[in-house]
Amino acid sequence: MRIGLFGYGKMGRMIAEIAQSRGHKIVAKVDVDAADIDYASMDVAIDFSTPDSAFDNITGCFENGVPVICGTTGWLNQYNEAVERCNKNKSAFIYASNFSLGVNIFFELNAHLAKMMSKLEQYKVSMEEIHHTQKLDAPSGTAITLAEGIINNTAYTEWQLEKSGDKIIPITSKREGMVPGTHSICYESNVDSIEIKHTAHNREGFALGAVIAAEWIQGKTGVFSMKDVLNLS
Ligand SMILES: NC(=O)C1=CN([C@@H]2O[C@H](COP(=O)(O)OP(=O)(O)OC[C@H]3O[C@@H](n4cnc5c(N)ncnc54)[C@H](O)[C@@H]3O)[C@@H](O)[C@H]2O)C=CC1
Ligand SMILES: O=C(O)C1=N[C@H](C(=O)O)C[C@H](O)C1
Repeated sequence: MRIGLFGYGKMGRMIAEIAQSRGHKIVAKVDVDAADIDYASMDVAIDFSTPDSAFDNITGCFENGVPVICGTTGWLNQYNEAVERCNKNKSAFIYASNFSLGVNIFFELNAHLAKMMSKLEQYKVSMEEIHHTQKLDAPSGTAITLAEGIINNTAYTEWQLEKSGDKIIPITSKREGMVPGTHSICYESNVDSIEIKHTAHNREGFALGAVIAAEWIQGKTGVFSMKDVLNLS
């Protein structure tokens, strides 16, 4: 597979390493201020860039017939428009806030736990995410997906950073050192608490998941998710 990387930072470099180890070729590294982009050389684009640049990178690929795997977070106010552009150009697209197998299992666990806890009014939920100090967005994309998993299965209606309320899921975002990504969800009552937690030890799981998604999307048209790729639930 010939891969074009959009964003050649921490994730772009890790993806290049893993893709090459699986026999793929990196044909383009498109980073800030890229000049001519040779879309024709790419079977697929993998975007791990910035919240401000992801949408233009993605839609540029759709317009040039290149399917896209996107892991960039913090641009989702434009997600629906990206989906429209993908469909209009008969292209293919996967966005995931987190490509790791472990977190995708954690998403399922979170939804299942939320369903059970929805019947127990004595428990209040809260969430914490911890990432490295270079991270641009807060809360993390993964925390937002987890909050959506709770909202879809309980009476909670929204999430807020550092703000609680009857129907609000409070999210605390911490930025510390080099932390690759830690997410925990806590249900607290007067007598006990139940906590689930995912800790990434490095970035390999995210990068491998993105490459697997790129392999999976070959020859497909439409908008998919990691649930489709991993055949979960
Ligand atoms: N979905 C997932 O599994 C994961 C998502 N992420 C997300 O991926 C994104 C990138 O993360 P990192 O690699 O850690 O960040 P990074 O800051 O190390 O790399 C981002 C790169 O994008 C480049 N860039 C800036 N403008 C650009 C443009 N117009 N076109 C292309 N590239 C441009 C920057 O120069 C930089 O090299 C973030 O949004 C992060 O939240 C990170 C890890 C896992
Ligand atoms: O910026 C990061 O590093 C990460 N971003 C993603 C997110 O916002 O959830 C995924 C992972 O947690 C690492």
